Amino acid sequence: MNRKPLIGVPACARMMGEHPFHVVGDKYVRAVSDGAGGMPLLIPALGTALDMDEVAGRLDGLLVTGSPSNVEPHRYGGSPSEPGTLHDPERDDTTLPLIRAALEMGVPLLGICRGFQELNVALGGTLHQRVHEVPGYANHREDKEAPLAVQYGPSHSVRLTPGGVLEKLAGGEAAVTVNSLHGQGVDRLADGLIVEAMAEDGLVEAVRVAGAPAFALAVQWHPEWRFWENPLSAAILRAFGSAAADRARRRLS
Ligand SMILES: N[C@@H](CCC(=O)NCCCC(=O)O)C(=O)O
Repeated sequence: MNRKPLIGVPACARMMGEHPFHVVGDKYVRAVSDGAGGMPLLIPALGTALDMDEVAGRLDGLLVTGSPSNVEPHRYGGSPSEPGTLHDPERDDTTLPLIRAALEMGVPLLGICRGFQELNVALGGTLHQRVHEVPGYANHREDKEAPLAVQYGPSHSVRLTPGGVLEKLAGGEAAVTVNSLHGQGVDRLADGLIVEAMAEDGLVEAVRVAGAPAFALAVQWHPEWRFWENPLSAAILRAFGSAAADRARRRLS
């Protein structure tokens, strides 16, 4: 039987009324099912209640999504956030160790936006908390008043690292235009991460994990958004799904 690879998608902790929920955006679920050809498995933000080696050991892939919340600054030695900043400690407690466990086991990994930032923090890197306030960097945030199609529409160009994974997936293109919905960004790049794309202002926009035995890529933009309309987005998800399928075949053989 040709089983679909099981791809974990960690949830965000979110209050709905007076009740706590674990939530994942629909576009990420469909990116896994339709873009990567996987079976999405939503992973609750239970943090240390989960044995991350046990969770990672059951996965064929791990997709770490975007989220409006910010990684808590104390996770990377950053200064306290501005009052009113949205955090999600339950998610941080889940994704940061799970990313490390997945990489240790060679589970294919795709990080998107917050997931890109979490990969950097999980491996010891740091973040700019308000990129737009750092001299030399542009404003990478979306206009929250604009329609979603505009928020997730083309925003700025990124240069692809020659010889990198993204350049190959982009058919040899030297640069592509991406969407941009983030106020935070990579400050100190973690050891073991290789830059795969950079914005015109020099902000790191994509990385891969050096020496990873399987697909291990993270991007600051949103390839899950209407991926079927964007050849690079579709190629990223296909490559991730193919790596997950390879692991499934090995794991179940
Ligand atoms: N909060 C972080 C990460 C931003 C992010 O992931 N935005 C997307 C949220 C909505 C979605 O999942 O599409 C930052 O501000 O840098």
